[in-house]
Amino acid sequence: MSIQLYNTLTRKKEKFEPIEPNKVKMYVCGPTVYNYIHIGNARPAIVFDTVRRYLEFRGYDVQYVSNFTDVDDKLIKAAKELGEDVPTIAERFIEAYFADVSALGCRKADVHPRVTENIDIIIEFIEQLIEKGYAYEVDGDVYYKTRAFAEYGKLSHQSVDELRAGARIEIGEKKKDPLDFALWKAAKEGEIAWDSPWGKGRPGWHIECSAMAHKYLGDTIDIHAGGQDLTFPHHENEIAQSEALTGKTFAKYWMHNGYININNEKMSKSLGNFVLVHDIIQQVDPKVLRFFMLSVHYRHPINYSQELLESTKNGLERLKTSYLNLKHRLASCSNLTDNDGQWLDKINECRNVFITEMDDDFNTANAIAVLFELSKQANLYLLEKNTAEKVISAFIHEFEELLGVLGISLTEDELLDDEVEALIQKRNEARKNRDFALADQIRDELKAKNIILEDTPQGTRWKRG
Ligand SMILES: Nc1ncnc2c1ncn2[C@@H]1O[C@H](COP(=O)(O)OP(=O)(O)OP(=O)(O)O)[C@@H](O)[C@H]1O
Ligand SMILES: [Zn+2]
Repeated sequence: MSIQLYNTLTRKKEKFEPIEPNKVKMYVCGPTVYNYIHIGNARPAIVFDTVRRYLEFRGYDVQYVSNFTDVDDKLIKAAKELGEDVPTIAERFIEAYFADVSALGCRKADVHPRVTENIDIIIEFIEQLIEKGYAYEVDGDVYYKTRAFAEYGKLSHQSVDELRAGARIEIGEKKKDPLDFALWKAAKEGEIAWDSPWGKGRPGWHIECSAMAHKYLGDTIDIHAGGQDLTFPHHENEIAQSEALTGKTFAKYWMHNGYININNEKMSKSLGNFVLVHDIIQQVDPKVLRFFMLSVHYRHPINYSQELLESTKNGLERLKTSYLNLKHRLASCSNLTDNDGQWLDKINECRNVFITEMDDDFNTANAIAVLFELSKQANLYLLEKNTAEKVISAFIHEFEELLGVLGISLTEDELLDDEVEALIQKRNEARKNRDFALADQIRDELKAKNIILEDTPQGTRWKRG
């Protein structure tokens, strides 16, 4: 069995065969850090973090690089509007980005290179493109000559003529062909700039990824990824730059996630129809947001609504309840019975189906359906009169490992039975001391963790809701 993934370049599902056995070099285009990220921007972070986790689960050693665009037109505009400088704004939103995506369960990349820390290699890259006849300078700007790259359009499956018909030369641009794009932009008065052979200026957007992917991952990478809107022109241009430089394939597999929409329109900062991760995770458990995103196949669009998010919450709660009940049962297990082999087989079958689904172009939607089946089986098992530790532990292990592949941990905010007892004790004392505010606070705290208290004449009882 092997992983099949959909490659935008060939428009087919292909067998995944990395360049080096067991190693995967992966580059994911990161955010432009001039604002908080919205949940659309969070989708590639979550999706490709999950791809990385699954590849690791399947035994690959993954090298994961994701950049920060910390200087560009949007940042320069934001700096002007806010009266701050570009590095200050970039720093603030890089930190905010890390806080948001880590709340969403995304691990840090092995390297998060920034444009401003790689200006030297970007300049070198551009110099080589000029030398090779793929780029030209006009008054301090440098442009890529798309006509020089015979395969231009291969990723987005468009002919150069088609593309040229849709392109324009904007006011102030000095390119010779509407399809050419800027590699280096001469600085305007007062703008942040670096010295270069073409005078003061800054890199264009596309060149940064070619240069940084090359620096950190080499001539050819296995997987290059990003949101669907990056296919053209960003990734098309990256291919043109990188393949012109090295003469080799830039990336074997191109993966693109579908959009998060609102009322069937792409969520985007420019349209103003966005929900910031920063805001929504104050109201909804970030795990629920991650689970929500993974409940749909990564290439399909998601039409976001708060109601849809809420309905996912119930699903995740169901898994969590099974999981916690299993853990609770560990304390009162009996020995293996004759039936247990069957249950272990069922667990194994769930695991195998989960792998089959994930192998099929990372179908997290179907993989999650398997987790519900696992939960159903666990609930049935818990109804048995005798439950064996071996089976309970196998269920627990499977929940943890498979949910872990999806980047969801049920343990971190779980209260252990002892902790619940200790809090109930504390609440009883508070009530004795007539400190009802503290007593209520403890009750609320427990309720938030899904622990329901019942005060009876015999004392306080509790259960997981
Ligand atoms: N609505 C969306 N759904 C899914 N992915 C998105 C959405 N909007 C942006 N992305 C992805 O988010 C990542 C970060 O992109 P970037 O910071 O450049 O934002 P952006 O595309 O400029 O966003 P916006 O369109 O809101 O300005 C990219 O991979 C991009 O494709
Ligand atoms: Zn990129």
